[in-house]
Amino acid sequence: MNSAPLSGLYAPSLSLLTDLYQVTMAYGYWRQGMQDREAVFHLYFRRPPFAGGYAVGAGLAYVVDFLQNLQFSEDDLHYLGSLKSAKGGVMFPPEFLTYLRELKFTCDVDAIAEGTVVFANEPLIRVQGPLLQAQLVETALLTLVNFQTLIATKASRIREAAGSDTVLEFGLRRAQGPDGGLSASRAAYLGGVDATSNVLAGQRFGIPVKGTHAHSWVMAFEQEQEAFAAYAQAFPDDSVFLVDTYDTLEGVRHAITVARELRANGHELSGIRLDSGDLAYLSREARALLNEAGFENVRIVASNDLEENLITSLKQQGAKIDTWGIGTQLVTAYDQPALGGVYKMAALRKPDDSGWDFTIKLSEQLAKTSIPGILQVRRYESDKGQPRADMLYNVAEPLPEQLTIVDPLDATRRRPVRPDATYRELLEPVFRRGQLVQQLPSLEESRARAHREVLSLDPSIRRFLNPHTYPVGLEETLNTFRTNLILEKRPQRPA
Ligand SMILES: Nc1ncnc2c1ncn2[C@@H]1O[C@H](COP(=O)(O)OP(=O)(O)OP(=O)(O)O)[C@@H](O)[C@H]1O
Ligand SMILES: O=P(O)(O)OC[C@H]1O[C@H](OP(=O)(O)OP(=O)(O)O)[C@H](O)[C@@H]1O
Ligand SMILES: O=C(O)c1cccnc1
Ligand SMILES: [Mg+2]
Repeated sequence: MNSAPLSGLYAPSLSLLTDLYQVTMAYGYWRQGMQDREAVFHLYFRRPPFAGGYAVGAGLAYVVDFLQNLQFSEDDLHYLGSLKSAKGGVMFPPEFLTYLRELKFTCDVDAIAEGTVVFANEPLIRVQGPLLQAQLVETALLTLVNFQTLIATKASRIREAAGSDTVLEFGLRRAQGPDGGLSASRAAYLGGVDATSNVLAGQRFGIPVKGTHAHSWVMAFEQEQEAFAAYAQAFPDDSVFLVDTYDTLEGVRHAITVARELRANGHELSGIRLDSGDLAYLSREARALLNEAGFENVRIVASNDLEENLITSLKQQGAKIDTWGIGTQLVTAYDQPALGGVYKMAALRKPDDSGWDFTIKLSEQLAKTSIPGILQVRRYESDKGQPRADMLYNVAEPLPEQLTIVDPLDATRRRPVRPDATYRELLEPVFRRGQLVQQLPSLEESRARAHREVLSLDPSIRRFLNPHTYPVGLEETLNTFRTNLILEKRPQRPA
């Protein structure tokens, strides 16, 4: 069910899901005879979203699906052949289109499993292979990983606020278009919600589907109580009544009347839903009315522009809400509409094949200067499996005996690594020479991983307000190499 998540949503081939400049560069490399120069790229973000302390990686299943099906169809080639240059000639000559027709994806791909907790500057995906191919996939990989990582992270924050309460995702109507909705439902489930109202996401991904009813249901009947009774007739064991169409507490009384009728017939009302007004006050009042009437097990669902901070506040106010329905703010990633993931070249084989040139993109800000090398992420953990620090290192160079993790923004901040420290390597082989070499985990497994990993983080890193920064550094020799490379590339202007 997790396989081929993209099929049917778009054109039969997604190979043109890219920016034009990837194709123009591909043509340029091909003309220069550089298409097969081996290159290494890393996909990473520079800051966790929502001013938070971490992100939950997501989207890899889509990436695998995309790469496995990367092949230009005749329609794709026809379209590329129809593009014109400024003077009216073809942009891409037929010989290049023939090359694209035969192009097969042959790169190695290493990636961090979906559901893993990730931090700034860590490669979530490493692509190594022919320059033309490794470059060509940039845009698709970014669009697939950036959005789902953003939504999975938002969902994990909502889960954090909700604790063990049930969380339902109601976002499809407010999502950024059909795939915005579908991939948000997937990522939200991965990040920790319990179910979705999105039926297509249920069918495609096996996510449990759940829901209540709309105000229009109540408006379609003469009286609210009649509406509840009619719904109960259709779903005697699965009814959640929306009680706020006219007057919330009056609505609760009508729900109780119908709940009594259900009970008399051997059924139990599942819940009521509050969708407006003061949710703390109304949920307490509703709980009291339900309990007084002997309906302690009827759940109280709340919805209405909720997000993690409101949930936290409502809990502090003593709200009696046990199920949270979250739509708009979850699937639109309020209030950070995009994750700023980037894809940067970090190594290129020397033209004479005598070794690697490690490449760097400079920036005025050190934080934006890229990290050269063929990187692996090593996560050091306590005996109890709590992450302590992550170290990025270059697998193409030997590691020194004594490892030291250096903060790339401040080389005086360093952590020597104990020789017996336990760790895991986060990037795992996914493709070798274009062939999938890993059985991808199911969505359920990735969701369980996300849950486990987020809980293993220290609460200081999970908190919403000014979270503690988790230490991610460079292995000392890599940091020194990078510093020297910056000095070498940056013009030294006399004062
Ligand atoms: N006790 C509370 N503390 C803080 N925020 C609350 C509380 N109760 C509800 N809210 C939030 O305040 C906002 C109120 O929304 P709004 O001003 O649109 O009123 P409303 O109750 O939705 O009215 P209506 O839907 O009838 O127009 C919502 O985001 C809701 O989740
Ligand atoms: O508030 P969200 O987190 O997006 O949750 C989904 C919302 O969608 C539904 O109504 P809709 O917003 O369509 O209409 P309403 O606001 O008038 O209830 C539902 O009643 C929620 O209010
Ligand atoms: O089932 C629900 O209650 C629901 C579904 C979508 C949006 N709002 C609410
Ligand atoms: Mg609304």
